[in-house]
Amino acid sequence: MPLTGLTIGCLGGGAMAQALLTGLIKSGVQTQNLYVSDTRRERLEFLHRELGVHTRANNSELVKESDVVILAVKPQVVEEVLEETGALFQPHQTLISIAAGIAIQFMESFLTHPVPVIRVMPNTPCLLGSGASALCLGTHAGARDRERAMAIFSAVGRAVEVPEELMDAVTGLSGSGPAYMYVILEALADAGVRVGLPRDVALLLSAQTMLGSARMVLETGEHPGRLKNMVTTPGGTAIAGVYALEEGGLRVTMMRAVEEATRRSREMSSALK
Ligand SMILES: NC(=O)C1=CN([C@@H]2O[C@H](COP(=O)(O)OP(=O)(O)OC[C@H]3O[C@@H](n4cnc5c(N)ncnc54)[C@H](OP(=O)(O)O)[C@@H]3O)[C@@H](O)[C@H]2O)C=CC1
Ligand SMILES: O=C(O)[C@@H]1CCC=N1
Repeated sequence: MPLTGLTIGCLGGGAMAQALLTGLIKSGVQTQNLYVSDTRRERLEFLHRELGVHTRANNSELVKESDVVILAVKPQVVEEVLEETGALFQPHQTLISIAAGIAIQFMESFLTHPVPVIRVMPNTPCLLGSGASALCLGTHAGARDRERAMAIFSAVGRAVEVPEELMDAVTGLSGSGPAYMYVILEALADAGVRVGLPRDVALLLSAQTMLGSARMVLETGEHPGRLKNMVTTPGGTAIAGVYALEEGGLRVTMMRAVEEATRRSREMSSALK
């Protein structure tokens, strides 16, 4: 579905709204169709200045003017915002929430009309069109709403549909994942500095290595184990490094990270039930 002519409003103009709006503009969506509301005036001024999108200090106005409303406030604020705007949403609109740990049923309980709701978990690389998003459909969401959401999140990266019970796991993996990758990148650059590389060279080599390796997985379709085998010359350097990673328990640490973030997402969800 082309996004041409569809009015998209971000309710909440923080880090993730900025990433989505920037990605949408980069993908060709016209700024005249993009709106954002926020309680902080300086934030709205910044987003208008940097991106050229329309701004609204009033959430209700934004809801009335948008075909698609992307709820992009902190999870703790969702209840307050839906109490304020829940009666305004109409069935021709699509309410998309990106709030971590907020169940569809919870949001639907604030809506007066049978409004299509879609829950999405994107991530910050949407800013560059390299996001990873998973979405699931609410009670009144149909093909039109799925297409709208798929078009928006495919315009800023890759998007998949999953059952709602997997959304906490998605939040733990790809929603929170960029944070893990930045920690790994910083550590890899530190490691380069430790073995004698200048800081800027070490960071560039680390980041480009992560990018290239991820592209190899996505674009060749090869299993990562096979791609790893292509790097590890028998008795060579790479297998010596992999040995140290295994000794340090990298795989278990990664599983623990995703498990903890998933647990936290579930905890946030149950706190609001
Ligand atoms: N950051 C990420 O990587 C990802 C975040 N998410 C989800 O996206 C949502 C937003 O996250 P993020 O952008 O990081 O958070 P931010 O805190 O950066 O953005 C939220 C914005 O909403 C504003 N706000 C607060 N109350 C209201 C209100 N009543 N009406 C309108 N705006 C309001 C906040 O202002 P103030 O700062 O003054 O409170 C802030 O500018 C969260 O629910 C999060 O779970 C999902 C995927 C990834
Ligand atoms: O940390 C958080 O709660 C948000 C949700 C996923 C990524 N950032």
